[in-house]
Amino acid sequence: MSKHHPLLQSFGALLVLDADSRHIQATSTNLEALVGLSASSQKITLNQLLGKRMAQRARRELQGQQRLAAPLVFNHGSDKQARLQLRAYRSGEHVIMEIEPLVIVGQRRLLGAINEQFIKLTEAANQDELLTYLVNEVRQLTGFERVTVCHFDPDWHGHIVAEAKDTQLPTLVGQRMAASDVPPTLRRAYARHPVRFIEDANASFEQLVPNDFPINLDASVLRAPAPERQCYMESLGVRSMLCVAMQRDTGLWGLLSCFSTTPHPVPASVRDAVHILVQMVTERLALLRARQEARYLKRVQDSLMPATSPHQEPQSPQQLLFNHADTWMTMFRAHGIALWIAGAVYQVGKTPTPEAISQFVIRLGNAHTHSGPWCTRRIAKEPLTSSLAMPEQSGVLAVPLPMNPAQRAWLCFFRPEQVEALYWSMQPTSQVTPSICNSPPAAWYEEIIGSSDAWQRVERLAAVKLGEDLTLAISSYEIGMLNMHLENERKALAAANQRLEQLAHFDPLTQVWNRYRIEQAIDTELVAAKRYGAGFALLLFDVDHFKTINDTHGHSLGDDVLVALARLVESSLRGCDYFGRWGGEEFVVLATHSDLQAALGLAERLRTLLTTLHVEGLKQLVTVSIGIAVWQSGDSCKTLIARADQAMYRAKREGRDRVEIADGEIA
Ligand SMILES: Nc1nc2c(ncn2[C@@H]2O[C@H](COP(=O)(O)OP(=O)(O)OP(=O)(O)O)[C@@H](O)[C@H]2O)c(=O)[nH]1
Repeated sequence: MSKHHPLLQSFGALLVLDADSRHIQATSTNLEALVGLSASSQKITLNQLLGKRMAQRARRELQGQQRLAAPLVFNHGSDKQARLQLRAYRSGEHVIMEIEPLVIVGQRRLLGAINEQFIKLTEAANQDELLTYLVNEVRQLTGFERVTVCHFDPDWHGHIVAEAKDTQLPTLVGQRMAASDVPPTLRRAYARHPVRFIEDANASFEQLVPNDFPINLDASVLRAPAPERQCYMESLGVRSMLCVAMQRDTGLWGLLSCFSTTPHPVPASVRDAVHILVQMVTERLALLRARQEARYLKRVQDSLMPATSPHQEPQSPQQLLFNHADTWMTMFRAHGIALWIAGAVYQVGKTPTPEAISQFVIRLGNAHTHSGPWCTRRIAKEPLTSSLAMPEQSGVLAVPLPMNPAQRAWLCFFRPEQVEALYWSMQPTSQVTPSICNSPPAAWYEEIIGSSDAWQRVERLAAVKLGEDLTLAISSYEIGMLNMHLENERKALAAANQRLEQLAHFDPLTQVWNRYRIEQAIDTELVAAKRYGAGFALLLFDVDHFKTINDTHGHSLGDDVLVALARLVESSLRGCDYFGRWGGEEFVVLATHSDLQAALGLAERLRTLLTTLHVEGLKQLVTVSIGIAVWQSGDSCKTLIARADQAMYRAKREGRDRVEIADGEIA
């Protein structure tokens, strides 16, 4: 509810009616001039004003509706020559009707222009082309001296991004409008009523009669500019202005503004056409933006693709950062990147010290518990970062990596200070002196310091996605490391087992079976012999005078003799015979499927063979004494060995270098 008596522009007349649109309760002072009726007349009815049929139609179409779907056109005057159009909407308990003379600008031309523009719009490949089409077409439709598009940044400063103008006017493209030019109240008003038209800011305005009638005229196209708006227009040297809000789902994206230094009538149909065009462009802009963002997101995601591929060797967090940092710095317009994982800091480019980064993420961890990104473009002013030593940094974007819920990891992008040189719009400068500007404001150029480039929504989104992918890559590396560790452990275990097996079954000096293993083999043969009657023989032999060899040539050469003997015997045996060291200089041959004759043959062959043994440095002949025991039913390992041992000692006693058969076994 306006506190002041509402003032109205005079390009149309305004009526306030009751909720049923039956009784006119207030009118603008120019109603008489427009439709030839006395404004002071409280007796006038809607029927008289519109004619009975039109009044009924207006009432019918408004029933249950907030506003008339489309303007109604009617003839008026004694000769019915005056053609007027009527718009109506509800304001609280009242109905407001606005009547404007119908100016025929050619409906077809307007529709044609919009159609044509629509085709051009769909052809526009980028924002610049799109907005250039818009301002040119709007200027052609309206005839304003200057048409601009101003885009708002996150701080609500405006930036002139497109313009169509009279050739003699200097350009304003690239200049700024202070956020105060479009204060929050005005922004909210644009959200509700996207079109604002002021035909002449200096005109004398109409009043409502009675002027104390309580009514909110915010939605009226006729409402006069507020005094501060008038001052603003005056400071710009502007008398007429048409502004259309460019609303996006995220809020007010920008403003299409048309200016004229002289009063500039714009018929309602043209204003509508401009509004439609602006809506079409805004939607198209959203589409272009969405495509651009999708491409950007894909590029960011693809940047880590090889590292997340299963065919790629997993890289450590440090390698991942070093390999991709250049690409990411370009994509995120950052001059440094840090990766903080469980207290370890990896850095590339210009970043704060590891200590400052650690302090920062610890504070973040406490203050910022949700999983989204955190950013600032003013490190020095932000409470969370202001006391941290972060020289050379103005902006930081930190993304938590969903690695370990107990201790989050962070990916941080750092941006330097970006001194912004701002040329404020409509300000006179030596180079830029718009002719529609009269009064010179004090400051026209400004440098914004202490802040970095803003972190765009899509950049924050991309950083989160990158964080997720990076987490995957790091996890796959950690799993790889764990697997490698397990594999090494497994190999070490297998090697240890092999060593144990070797120790358990083999003699460490000669590498032939040890006593334990040969006993196992004898036991196996005993079982087979018992079950299938497959006889076998045991040859136990001992090196003759081995002590002399040791004493004469040393223990080491004695060892060499034992090893050489083992190799020679091993190489001369059948694949089905077993051979092992019984202990000291005693050896056992287990001859499977052998009777006494075969065992004797083998023993003689071995005895003779061993006399040929050659060992470097050994001057004497190596001979062995061999005892033979052939399996007999009821034998155990012990009895068999004992018989062979007894035979071997007989061979020793009988003079050595000979073969003896155990007692009771006849050759
Ligand atoms: N170099 C070396 N000597 C060993 C090894 N095991 C046992 N000996 C030695 O072999 C010798 C065996 O000596 P004796 O038992 O007296 O028998 P011998 O000298 O061979 O005489 P006869 O068997 O009666 O012909 C001892 O001196 C042992 O120390 C070994 O692994 N390496």
